[in-house]
Amino acid sequence: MTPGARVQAAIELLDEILAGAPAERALTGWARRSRFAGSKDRAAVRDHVFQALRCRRSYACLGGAETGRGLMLGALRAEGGDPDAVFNGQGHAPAPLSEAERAGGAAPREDGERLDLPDWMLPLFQEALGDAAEAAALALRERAPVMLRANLRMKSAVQAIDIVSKDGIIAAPSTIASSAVRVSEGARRVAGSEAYKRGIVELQDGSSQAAMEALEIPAGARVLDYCAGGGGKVLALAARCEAQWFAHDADAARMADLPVRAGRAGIGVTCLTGADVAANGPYDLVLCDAPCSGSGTWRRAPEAKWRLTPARLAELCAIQAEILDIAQGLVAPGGQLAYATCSVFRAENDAQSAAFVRRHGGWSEQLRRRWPVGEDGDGFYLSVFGQ
Ligand SMILES: C[S@@+](CC[C@H](N)C(=O)[O-])C[C@H]1O[C@@H](n2cnc3c(N)ncnc32)[C@H](O)[C@@H]1O
Repeated sequence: MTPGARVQAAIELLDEILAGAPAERALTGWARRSRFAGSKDRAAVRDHVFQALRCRRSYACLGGAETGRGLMLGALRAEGGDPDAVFNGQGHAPAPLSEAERAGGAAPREDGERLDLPDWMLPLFQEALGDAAEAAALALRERAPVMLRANLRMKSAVQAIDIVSKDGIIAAPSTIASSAVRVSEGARRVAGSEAYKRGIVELQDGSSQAAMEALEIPAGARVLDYCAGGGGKVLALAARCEAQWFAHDADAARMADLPVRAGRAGIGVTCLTGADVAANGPYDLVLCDAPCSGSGTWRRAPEAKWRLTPARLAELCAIQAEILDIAQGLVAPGGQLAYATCSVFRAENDAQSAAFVRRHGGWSEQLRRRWPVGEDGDGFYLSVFGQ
């Protein structure tokens, strides 16, 4: 595909996404329909789409319209490219610019436009992050780093880097966590690499790795990952120490891949559903990696930034409180409860922790840490409560 044809494909996909289609589904459907597109074309189109979604508001200003065409025109103007070289109607390139398009578009002026945030969210960023709010919002406009977790049961980060290099993946250790490795080249080869297939590395954000390293696990403890999903957190914990590992998720289907991933990593995890969670308890540590807005991870999932509403945020906060209320009842006397989100919002983090302690007098907060949206990690929050 020519550069222009890739931009036209991104325009059509963005129109689908703006009309409500989930980005991943739209991209998969396009790839199936577009047999002519090679892997480099697919990657380039995906990059266009995700970058336009990260910067949807500012690109709409620059391009003069919140449409696929407006966003891609805005993207070209933001990059300082020559729009006429791409919008030239040749082959499968976008049609030439109209006079109105040529004259339209303006630099983003309002804070929400400049920072690519919905207006209602600006105060939430400021309330939670103060002087760091702007830097966080700007970081969410950039591509996320590709981070690997070295499975420390098998290899150190440095050894893992050497092994992945044989598959053409260039990576370096990160200071964010002892297991963390930052990929600079060959990210798309990770899933097919020997190191990945043998469980030596997993894809995992650096802040998640750091948060799991911050949890102290007594030898032989019984540990429950209560919101396990695909099991990223329990696998990170289990790579560090010997304990009995249990996983649960309200949506059991989300744990479907966990046994395979655990097997690859040489780790035994018991997946539990329904009444079995309490029947197998109590646990020395219950981790609640709760469902949240994901506001710390929006550079990876940028559509979520525009789809979140105040009502949904309130709903998520209520779910988080309910999860904590249930999970505390599963902790053994003297045990710990850990609460984590990949959000930066106070309502989901500090306020949620404080409200939990107010509701449950026997618990006190022993540790609170947060990770900013940074070079090697997403925004992440961790509270640990003890009795
Ligand atoms: C942030 S994700 C977990 C990610 C996972 N820990 C990982 O590292 O890949 C939150 C998970 O909580 C689950 N969940 C939602 N409501 C729940 C509830 N009431 N009880 C337990 N799990 C719940 C969701 O199905 C989702 O998989």
